[in-house]
Amino acid sequence: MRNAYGVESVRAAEREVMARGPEGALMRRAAAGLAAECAQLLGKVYGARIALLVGSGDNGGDALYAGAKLAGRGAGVTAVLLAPERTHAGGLAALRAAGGTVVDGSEDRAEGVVARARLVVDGIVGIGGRGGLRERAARLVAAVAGDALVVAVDVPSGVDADTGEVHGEAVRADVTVTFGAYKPGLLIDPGREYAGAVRLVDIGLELASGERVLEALQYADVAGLLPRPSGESDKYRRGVVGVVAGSARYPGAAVLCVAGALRGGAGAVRYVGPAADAVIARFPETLVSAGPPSKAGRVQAWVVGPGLGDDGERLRDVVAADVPVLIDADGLRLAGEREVRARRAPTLLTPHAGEAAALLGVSREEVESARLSAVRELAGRYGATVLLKGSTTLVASGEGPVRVNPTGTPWLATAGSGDVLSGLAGSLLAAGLDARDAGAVGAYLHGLAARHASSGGPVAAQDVADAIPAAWRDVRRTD
Ligand SMILES: NC(=O)C1=CN([C@@H]2O[C@H](COP(=O)(O)OP(=O)(O)OC[C@H]3O[C@@H](n4cnc5c(N)ncnc54)[C@H](O)[C@@H]3O)[C@@H](O)[C@H]2O)[C@@H](O)CC1
Ligand SMILES: [K+]
Repeated sequence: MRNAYGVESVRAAEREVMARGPEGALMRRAAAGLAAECAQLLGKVYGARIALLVGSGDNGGDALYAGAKLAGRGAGVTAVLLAPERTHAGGLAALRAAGGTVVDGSEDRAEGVVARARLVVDGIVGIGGRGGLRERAARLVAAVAGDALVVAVDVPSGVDADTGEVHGEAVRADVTVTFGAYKPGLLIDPGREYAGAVRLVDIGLELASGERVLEALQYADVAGLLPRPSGESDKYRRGVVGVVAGSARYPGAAVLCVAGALRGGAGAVRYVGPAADAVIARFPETLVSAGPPSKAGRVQAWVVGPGLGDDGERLRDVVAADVPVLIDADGLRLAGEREVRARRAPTLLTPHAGEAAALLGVSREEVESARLSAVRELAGRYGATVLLKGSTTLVASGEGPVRVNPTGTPWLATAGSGDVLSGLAGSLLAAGLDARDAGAVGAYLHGLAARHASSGGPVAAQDVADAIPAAWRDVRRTD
């Protein structure tokens, strides 16, 4: 599991280490890790032109000490000071002693220094930052050459470390070297995109795992959660997932949802609705019926919503069931907050940003710029588990850390891919996973399947469904 911790927890852990250890030890460790990463990126340190953007806090101190190390190895290092009178004194002295030079960020030549650098180190602000870059910092960042390497210290300046929100301008890094623990803002868009590749440097902080606010499943975690049929499993014991989706006019959503459900580990898929002919033509193994879902026979979980149109009756019938229910697409519009809250069995809602925005009564942009608060807010309002789809898919329940999916790919933004995900996650629910696990494992496999299917090119939703077994095998191999 990859865990991320909030700024308050990191600061508390830092205080504990500082109380025990010698003054400045943490910053030296951080700077050593940062310098090593910069050296590796550069390949050849000797003679390399490096600019440090140095703010008023300890983030600038890290940059200065790392700069001193690189200057000691023959790099030409210049520190550009954004708050000269409040610069970290020890770091500045170390840089000067190692042969580095210093310019005031308000001098005209500062932009030229930045523009000529092969590597730019962003030590403007770290976890103490508030809001976007201020004007002078933004101007200097804009001067960075297109082919220069940008390394952010701890977090890209301008990115909120706790949430990934970006209010105004922020540094776009190739690599972010973060200290002691991952911060949520490095794993959630838009912050994640600004961070580039994230490298974690161990500086000896001890963080209690109970304090994590965000977690990302890794291969081994997913492998441990995948349902495994035993020798005695028959199709009913493995779970039956019911799919209520599609319409006679738009059967595609039903077909794609069933395609996902068939690959999700349940023993059988029951389709209920008017697109039965299309479903059977494509997947003859599906059990189909046309009446109301409550009369269709026993299932261990329902998926309702993709392509459902305005069929509120079937939606209500499913929501009244006493088994886990996944609600997606049109179902989200039709399901009332009160009905969902009143359910006793688990509910998993799977909106994309637009659908989440409609449920929250805000704009899509607001959801996309503050994904963490949006997913938490929805989970709270509906008393349900919520999977917010997008460039970084998040899964939140009322309690426990939010899960962030690490396997997404932009190619997944394709028509019908959400229908495949809802079938897949619903199937995992039927196989016995709880709503959080079903959502997170479903998103993980779905992203991995898309990568398999795509190999760098466009994919269709059906390709994603077809690649799920390969993704599943991939994960299993690490078992
Ligand atoms: N907490 C830890 O465990 C460790 C922290 N270290 C470093 O220390 C950093 C935190 O240091 P600080 O607490 O001094 O805080 P920062 O260096 O992140 O920044 C705080 C300063 O920036 C100013 N500021 C806030 N927002 C600004 C903005 N948008 N534009 C310009 N200035 C702004 C504040 O007024 C304050 O003076 C970490 O990010 C990390 O780089 C490391 O040295 C080692 C360990
Ligand atoms: K920074």
